[in-house]
Amino acid sequence: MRDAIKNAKRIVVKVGSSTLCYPNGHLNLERIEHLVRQLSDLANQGKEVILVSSGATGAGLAPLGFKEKPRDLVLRQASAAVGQGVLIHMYERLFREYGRTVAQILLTKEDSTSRHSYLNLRNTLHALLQLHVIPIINENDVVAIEEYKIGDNDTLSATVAGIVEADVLIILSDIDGLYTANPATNPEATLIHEVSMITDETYKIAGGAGSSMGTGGMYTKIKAAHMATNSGIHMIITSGESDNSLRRVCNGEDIGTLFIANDQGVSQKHHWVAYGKRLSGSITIDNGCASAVLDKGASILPAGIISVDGIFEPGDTVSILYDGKEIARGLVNYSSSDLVKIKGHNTQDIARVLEINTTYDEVIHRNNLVIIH
Ligand SMILES: Nc1ncnc2c1ncn2[C@@H]1O[C@H](COP(=O)(O)OP(=O)(O)O)[C@@H](O)[C@H]1O
Ligand SMILES: N[C@@H](CCC(=O)OP(=O)(O)O)C(=O)O
Repeated sequence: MRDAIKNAKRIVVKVGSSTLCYPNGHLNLERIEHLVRQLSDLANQGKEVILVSSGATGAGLAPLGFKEKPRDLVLRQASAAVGQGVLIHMYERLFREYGRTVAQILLTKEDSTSRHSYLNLRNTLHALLQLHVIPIINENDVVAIEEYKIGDNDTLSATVAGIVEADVLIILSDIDGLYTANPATNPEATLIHEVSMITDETYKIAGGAGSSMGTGGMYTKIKAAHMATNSGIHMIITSGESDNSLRRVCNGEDIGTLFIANDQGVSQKHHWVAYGKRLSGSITIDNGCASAVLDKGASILPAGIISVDGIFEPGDTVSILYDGKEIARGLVNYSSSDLVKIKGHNTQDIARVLEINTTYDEVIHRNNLVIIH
């Protein structure tokens, strides 16, 4: 499996704040230099490289005289505004030394939830790669309002990896991979080398951030691995603290934790349905409907629907729940108010119940349904 990583052509690398910044809010220049050198070397080998870099809030602390990340949202955003400039200036300078041009891309959640922006973003990223430019991506923390934030760059990096159909996503952290428990609190924890299937147990062993700089901890990294592997993309967590781990991973060495891609990864359109588009509500289905969907590749019909939550319109994305768990997401053909009326009915009753002539047989057609593994 590590050969697939060695042969990867398009690589998304995510690096966390704890790797890029000292706790006092100054840049860790040594690490940034190593990172830039390794990324430039990968580009020199003919690989396409995209960097998702955290660190804006952290890098703004020292210039503003803050001792730690401010609790106040506006001050955190001010810190990110200053720090993003500091970071990109340093990247631009160091990449230039290796003859590489970089592009800054700052994204908000809206950029992946609107189909139009999603496609524009994809086209721009592809154009940059063709021009041999290294895109450096971060969330636009300055304008992102808390409830509409992507919130963490692990999730952002998996979204980006899906958008550009990367071969591998590499997450560089302050730890060398996923452990059987949080090593910060459990010294007996051991490194897991490979994860072929992400289950509830995988989420249970993941704890929060290990430093004042980190945001999501291991939990958001597992979430990112889930998104990436579901999109047919391998993901690796490895240390950003050792000088050459990126090079070693890309040489196919068995370091870090490898999450193996699901070989039935979803298509571009389905990736957007599952992970890009905003969720507008949920539909709970019964046992018969769940096994038809999961085992036989069937569409969702009104007869199998038990309950409907949220307010949505035709074309919105909803979550499909069975036995308290999300099993799929899809584009719905009916509004929530119509669904409440037709749930549990046979398909031939839809027109009569809704008092309309033309109807869809399916609440969600199979082609618009993405199974969440
Ligand atoms: N099961 C686990 N295995 C490894 N690390 C874990 C685990 N659970 C929680 N962590 C914590 O997650 C931290 C990495 O996440 P985070 O602090 O957000 O860093 P980053 O800035 O690289 O995203 C580790 O330093 C560790 O303290
Ligand atoms: N966008 C934020 C970083 C968010 C984030 O996920 O941080 P981290 O856990 O360090 O990868 C910033 O640049 O400060």
